[in-house]
Amino acid sequence: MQSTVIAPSILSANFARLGEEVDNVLKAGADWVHFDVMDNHYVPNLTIGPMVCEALRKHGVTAPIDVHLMVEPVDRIVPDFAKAGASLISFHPEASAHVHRTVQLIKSHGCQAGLVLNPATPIEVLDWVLEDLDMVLLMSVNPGFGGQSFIPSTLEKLRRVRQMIDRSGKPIRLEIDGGVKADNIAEIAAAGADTFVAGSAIFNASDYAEVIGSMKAAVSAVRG
Ligand SMILES: O=C(CO)[C@H](O)[C@H](O)COP(=O)(O)O
Ligand SMILES: [Fe+2]
Repeated sequence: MQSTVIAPSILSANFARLGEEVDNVLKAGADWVHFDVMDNHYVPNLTIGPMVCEALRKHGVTAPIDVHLMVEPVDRIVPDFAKAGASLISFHPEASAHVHRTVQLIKSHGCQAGLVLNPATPIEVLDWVLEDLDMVLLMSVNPGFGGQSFIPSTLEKLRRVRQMIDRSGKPIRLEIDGGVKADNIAEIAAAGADTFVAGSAIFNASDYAEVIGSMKAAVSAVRG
């Protein structure tokens, strides 16, 4: 079983104090940094790129940086993120002409590779590539914005992808992203997720350690 990971999405951080915000969530018990890259083309929003990832590394962040690319086309930005210090790079199949090739491209640059499924993307997209992946990321909101509500049908999707991963016998992470809160994280963990992105629930809280601690307690009650 994969260890539990809490990955705060810096989309909801105060960008004017980004280094300090990342230091504070890591000090508060976060495991990874979730880094949302939006291009105002694949999704209707525009955020941050490799220079900001590199700046976090130069600032002293050593935790894994989990880059979620909402960018089309995806391939040409992959080497830049690897060079900037990304640990994992995940992308949407709709944004790649050749999904298997993009997975190999990410790995050839020394990063772990993840595939991201939107709420309406069928899980069959995993059929011929699952065993090449380090992580499957299920979106529980439509990508583009933080602060949206968790789409309940994602729970059944999590259960089905959990079965696919277990059947593969490979150490593939199952990440969930969108609308994750302290009060729904237990049912999300019970459905099979091991890696939890939370943006607004963490960064909008006054006490990061308290919310991350309650998320971890709720998950460990389910996963052990
Ligand atoms: O990829 C994303 C949106 O496209 C974000 O990671 C996600 O929405 C996190 O924010 P919140 O926890 O507030 O829903
Ligand atoms: Fe994300």
